[in-house]
Amino acid sequence: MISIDALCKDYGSGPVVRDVSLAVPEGAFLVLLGPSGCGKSTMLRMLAGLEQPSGGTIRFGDTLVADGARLSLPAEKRGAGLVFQSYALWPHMTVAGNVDWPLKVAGMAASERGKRVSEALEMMGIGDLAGRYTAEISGGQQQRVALARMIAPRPRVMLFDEPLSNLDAALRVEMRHELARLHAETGATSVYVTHDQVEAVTLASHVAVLNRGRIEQFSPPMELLDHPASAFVARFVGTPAANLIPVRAGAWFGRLPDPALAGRSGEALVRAENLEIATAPLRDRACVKAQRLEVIPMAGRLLVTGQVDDSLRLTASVPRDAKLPESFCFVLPQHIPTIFPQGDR
Ligand SMILES: Nc1ncnc2c1ncn2[C@@H]1O[C@H](COP(=O)(O)OP(=O)(O)OP(=O)(O)O)[C@@H](O)[C@H]1O
Repeated sequence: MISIDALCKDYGSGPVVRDVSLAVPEGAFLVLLGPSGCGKSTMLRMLAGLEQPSGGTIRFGDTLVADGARLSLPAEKRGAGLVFQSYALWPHMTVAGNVDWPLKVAGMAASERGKRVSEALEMMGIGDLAGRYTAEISGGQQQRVALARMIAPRPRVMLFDEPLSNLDAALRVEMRHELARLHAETGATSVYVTHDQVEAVTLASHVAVLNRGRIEQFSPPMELLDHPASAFVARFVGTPAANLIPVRAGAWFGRLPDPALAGRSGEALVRAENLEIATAPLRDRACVKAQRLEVIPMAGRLLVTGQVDDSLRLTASVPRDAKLPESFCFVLPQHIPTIFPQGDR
């Protein structure tokens, strides 16, 4: 439904989106995931028609909506609705007035508008707030109004730019469920920008992980966890983040030879659950000494982070009753790990 081909953006001081191509079917929930500054908002703004690409094309279905510097259809001609991090509501209008306004501007008849406004407010569970001013309602309610305003024109593409980042943790979980429901009920295709991997894996049907304007990996969310395509993805996705341990010529840290490393060099992906700890080195296993930094109870286990050397911290997931002296050893896994090329960040 959305297809992006060789999309580029340069604001004048170097490329911020570089040669991005991807396609998702009708009804998909695409999440653009990446750290601050990786270009995800710029991508979304190009999808919305708020920013002109420097090169490449965007299609919604069969419609070419952007083509390099030659063409960029405005948002209302794309059938796209947008919700920002700041809700951008009009404080001097009521809740119903806010939802009605874009319909009015689009020239819709008053009777149809009334129907659409009620439908959108009901869908967001805020029908009883219709007559209130937006300054008189809570942040979570304002977010619902912003969503109602977006869905009232029945867009075929819904675009979200970090819509939950202004909400507290509990409300964020509640609104995440609401967004999933909204997406399912409207049947629209959604594109959602976030740096929060939990939002990405819970909402998405497809995730594009962006790093410095390029796609690092484009896949279903579970695939990011099961088969990260690069050390960058492995570091960015997963709780706790995976450990990436330097190996050289088949030796952990270049000094602990291990046949499981098959003579290779690079960064070995070792998940917290595959790292054990011991109070002293074990004779028959590769071990590395560490100083205890932090212990976090999580889901019935302990996440133990230790400092191995100046630049490396590792995290292991261990049973709750594990012994944890100040100084201990991480026991490295015996299976063959995934090894990424060195410097692949
Ligand atoms: N209007 C603009 N003019 C010039 N540079 C811009 C403009 N908008 C964004 N940039 C730059 O483009 C790069 C990507 O910004 P963008 O907002 O797309 O990233 P992001 O991944 O959404 O980051 P964040 O999560 O912090 O919003 C940044 O280096 C930013 O400074």
